[in-house]
Amino acid sequence: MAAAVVGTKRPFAVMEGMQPSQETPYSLFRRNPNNLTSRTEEPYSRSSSAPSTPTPPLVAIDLSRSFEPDASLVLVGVRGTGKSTLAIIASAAFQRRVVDVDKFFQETTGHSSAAHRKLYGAFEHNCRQEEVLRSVLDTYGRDCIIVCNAGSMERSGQSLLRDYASTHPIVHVVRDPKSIHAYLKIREESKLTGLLAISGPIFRGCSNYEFYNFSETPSNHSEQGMPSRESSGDVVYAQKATPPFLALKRAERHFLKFVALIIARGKVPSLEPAYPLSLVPTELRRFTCAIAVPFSKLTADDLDIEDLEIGSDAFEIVIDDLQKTSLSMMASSSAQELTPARADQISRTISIVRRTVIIPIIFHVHADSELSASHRSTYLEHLRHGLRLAPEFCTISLLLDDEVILQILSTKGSTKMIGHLNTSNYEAPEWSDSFWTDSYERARRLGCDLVRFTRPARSLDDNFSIRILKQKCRALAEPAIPLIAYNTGHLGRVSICFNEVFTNVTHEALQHSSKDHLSSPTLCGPHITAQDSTRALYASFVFDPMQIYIIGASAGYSLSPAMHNAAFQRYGLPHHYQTHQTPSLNSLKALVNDPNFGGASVSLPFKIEVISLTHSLSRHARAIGAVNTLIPVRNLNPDGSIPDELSLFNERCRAGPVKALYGDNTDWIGIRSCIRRGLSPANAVRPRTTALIIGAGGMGRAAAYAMLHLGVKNIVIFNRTVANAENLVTHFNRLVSSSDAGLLPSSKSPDTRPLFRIIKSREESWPEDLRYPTIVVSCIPTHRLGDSPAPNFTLPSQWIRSPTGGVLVEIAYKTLHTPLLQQFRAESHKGWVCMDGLDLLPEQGFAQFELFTARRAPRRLMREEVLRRFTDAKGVTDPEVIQTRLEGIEDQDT
Ligand SMILES: O=C1C[C@@](O)(C(=O)O)C[C@@H](O)[C@@H]1O
Repeated sequence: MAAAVVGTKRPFAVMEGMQPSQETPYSLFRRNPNNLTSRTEEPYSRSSSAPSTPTPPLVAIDLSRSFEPDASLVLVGVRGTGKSTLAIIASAAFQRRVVDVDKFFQETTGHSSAAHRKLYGAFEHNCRQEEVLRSVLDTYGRDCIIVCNAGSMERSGQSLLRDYASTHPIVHVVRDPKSIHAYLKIREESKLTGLLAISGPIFRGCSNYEFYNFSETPSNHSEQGMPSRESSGDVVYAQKATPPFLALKRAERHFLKFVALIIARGKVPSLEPAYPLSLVPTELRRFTCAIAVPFSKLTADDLDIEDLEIGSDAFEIVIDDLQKTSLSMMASSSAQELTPARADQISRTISIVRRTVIIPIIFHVHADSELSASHRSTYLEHLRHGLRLAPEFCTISLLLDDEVILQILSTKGSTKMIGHLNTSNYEAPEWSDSFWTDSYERARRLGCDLVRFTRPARSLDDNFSIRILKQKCRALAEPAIPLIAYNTGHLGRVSICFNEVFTNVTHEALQHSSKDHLSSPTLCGPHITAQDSTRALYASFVFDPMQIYIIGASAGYSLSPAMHNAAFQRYGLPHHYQTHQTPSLNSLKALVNDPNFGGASVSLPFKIEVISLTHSLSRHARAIGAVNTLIPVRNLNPDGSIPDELSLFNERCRAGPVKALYGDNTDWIGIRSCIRRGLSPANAVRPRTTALIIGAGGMGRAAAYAMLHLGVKNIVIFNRTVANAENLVTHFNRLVSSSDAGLLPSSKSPDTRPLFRIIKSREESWPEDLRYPTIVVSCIPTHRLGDSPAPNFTLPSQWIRSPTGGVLVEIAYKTLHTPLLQQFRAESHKGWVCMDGLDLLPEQGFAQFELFTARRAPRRLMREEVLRRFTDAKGVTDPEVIQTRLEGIEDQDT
């Protein structure tokens, strides 16, 4: 029995001169559940093969990761990694001051660092450096972004920073050597390589986080605003690749996403996610999937990460080559170490995934099922490094002893930890064995946020006995933590389908390795795709097919049916989305009476009228005063009220009588996303940023609400009927001052309250006390409506004088050849970016898809479908334009 258990671990044991264990981890665990392992390792201990350094790095022992929300953020790293740019980006987003230690040094001493060293010698220089660093850290401990170069990193500087890291986030900024080289212009590249090899461990030794600043390739940043097609003098829905001033956009979103993970949530409303599913903890939703992607594949293959993400709720990066790493480390006599190059590679990979996907990342280091001594140290180093990258979730092996687990958990920061036990052998106890409940209880006691158990299935019955374990765990003392439990191997697929949280799935592109797994049932690994899992859940009646509609007076032209149906098909969802064109809302009742009614998109002119048919509204719909999405409610609370959003999500796609209708609004989310996508970092929202809304109907209100969420403080309304503009302003003034709004935290103080202004006529000049608008949203019709002709609307040129341009969002998409779009396209050389209705429709549609299905939307596919289905006035589509537009999408809102 032991031979089967020891498996791949034996060579290590032999190499270390250890006696192969005669016991299984389970028997060891039973005897002494708190002491399976005993040593605590030191990460980043210096490599014997690493180049020597005059100032040896301090060893980073589990630096803290919990801070006051206003604690200053420190960026450290060699020059050329982009720290100053990132600091400016963060400073604009968080309204924090940037303090550059080098500049501070120059201001206080009157010399640059290099000149000072030359004049006064190394010793005096180092003392001065330390003094300056200490003074900066002491003085600017709150609400600042501190930039710190290698100059301040002598040993004393390192220990100052390390102490600081117990109360402040210190981010080591890393970048690919080529970009650093291009920036620093060092003649000999080998000198840079040497510098990076020396400085990497030093910076890692005194920082608690790491950000890999991915260099954006300028290849797709072609000229913006150049119409891609001309047809008899008309511009055909031209949209361009990313303009140069948006080149930093992706870096901006990526960095802010990272910073938002490491500092307290809720501090900066404009950085808060808006999509409905982002607001409920993923691990509390039911029947979620996690695509498991081996690190070795991510680094070796050219994988389409956005495609891998489709259908999954989390992206699991599986460090699958630890054994290989351990072996090579042992061979190079630097065993138990994470080399700087390997650490860089992991940071880079996580960065690539994070900047592409919208779902949370799970960092999983795959250990052999016993976590053998030689393996354990490498395992821990990888785990500690993973936590530096702030993944949303991270697994920790429950084979470690309590002391080590507690130590790691105390440094988890915002990462949710999954206590993990996996086994690839048949000797693992039955699910009914108290081993599993004890392990669950222990993980919970130690502070894990979730637990994950896997074991190979010996028979089909094993799939069903998991229910017993789940029931037992649920009956244990509160608070229960989510349990992920399933069988692996060919026979375990049933339990994989019915596991409720983060079911590991695979993808066609990774299929090769999963087939290997299938042929070797002792190996664990996902065997089904997200689509397989979805199909199985519908085929076994856990979920039901739904009928979903778009309801509107002229809904016939809508591209929503094509967009949603394409997404359903890709996911393996049996739903059907159809058009319901109607002059009145009277026919809605009949649709809702169908037990398979799955919800509806509401189009013009019903977005306000439909409120009277709802029983409850989301806070957004309430604040805006308009509804564009209806959701059926089938289970009411015992007191008759509507359940919370999590419960609503967990009852989606189950047929039955509809007891109530819940109304939401996703238009504001779409508008917010378009503004964010089109706004260059130079135009990032600041206190004096001004926005202009044209129109004062339901969409105008959604635009105003989106702007308030983005932190815009000056909002100007222009509407043909001034009384409607006044109504809008009255509505929002009431909203921002009312204490129960609970939407815009910063608006409570009158000094920072947003200011609404009305411009009554095109002839008026732009108000002198306001900046020119950098955000313009046009919410007026662009085509003939009944007897009203299409308004031939353009903005007076005296209003569009922003020196840095801005973003124009035009909400309609029936025609894209509008005078306003043409006017702004002609201004693109001045920094104006146009977002039209074909950008907006999918953005608001992603949120509707989430509301209808409780799944993240396949964004690229939906965008593609909308672009493919759209035809211009001549009924033509252009694949080249579609491709250019898709490639131009740099920014993903969450
Ligand atoms: O405004 C729009 C666009 C839409 O009407 C369509 O055309 O599909 C669908 C609505 O839900 C959304 O609010």
